[in-house]
Amino acid sequence: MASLSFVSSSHLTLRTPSLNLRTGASPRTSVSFSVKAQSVALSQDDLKKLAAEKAVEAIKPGMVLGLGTGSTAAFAVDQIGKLLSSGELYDIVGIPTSKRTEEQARSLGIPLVALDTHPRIDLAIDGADEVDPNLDLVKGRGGALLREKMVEAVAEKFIVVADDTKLVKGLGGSGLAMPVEVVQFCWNFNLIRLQDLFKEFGCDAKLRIDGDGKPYVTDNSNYIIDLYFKEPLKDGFAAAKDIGKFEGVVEHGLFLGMATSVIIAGKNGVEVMNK
Ligand SMILES: O=C[C@H](O)[C@H](O)[C@H](O)COP(=O)(O)O
Repeated sequence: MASLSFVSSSHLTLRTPSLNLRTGASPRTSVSFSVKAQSVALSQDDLKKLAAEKAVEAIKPGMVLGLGTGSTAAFAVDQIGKLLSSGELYDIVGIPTSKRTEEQARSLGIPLVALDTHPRIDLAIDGADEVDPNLDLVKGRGGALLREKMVEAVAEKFIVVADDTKLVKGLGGSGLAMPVEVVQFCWNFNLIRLQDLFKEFGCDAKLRIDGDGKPYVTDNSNYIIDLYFKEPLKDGFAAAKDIGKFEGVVEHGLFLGMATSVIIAGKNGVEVMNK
């Protein structure tokens, strides 16, 4: 069994990575690690970092990487930068999923390429807003859903990293936003159509507003309509299909059947769930 040692509450070191394999009745395999030093309280950032750094262990020299966006993915990008500068990792290139991640990766000296020249990705690592028991996801509360989906859809392996607050029984079940990226033209027309589409789930649709009180504009110059559900969606695939029928909808935050593994860090350790 692996153990974790805590140098400080913000610095965690994983030791002896021998795995305790248990196969559940669900179609996935779970591998769990236990935490030894229970006396140290882990912050949510500690947990995000722990999950992100575990995912980075899967990176091999020569890989084309999808670099995710958000506070959890940022820990993975940081770790990649550190390993590159120490020489422990080499010969990799990354495709960032947002301008933010691009900036971070450049500042860390991570070589960047584009999907145009590298249409196949070996491994993408990214966070998520919701993870359901089938490893289907809601993503995009950070506004990066379109580029994330383009990159992660062509990744041979897509590892999701998150703390355990992201686990839900059904997508839309957190009560937080499920984003839909729409063109600016007649955005309110699409807001009303989306709200009506999900009436039976008590959907409230809102245009996302930025810190200055103006509509939030994505990296692709679009707006985001956030959908808030009173109850989880019954069928994410049907929902995705219906949303996709609306002209002017560019992308939505349902990432279905895409994750190959999810690494969840919680107070009791790190769990790796594989498809
Ligand atoms: O647009 C943002 C992305 O989908 C993020 O990966 C997602 O919102 C999770 O972000 P965080 O790791 O900050 O919770």
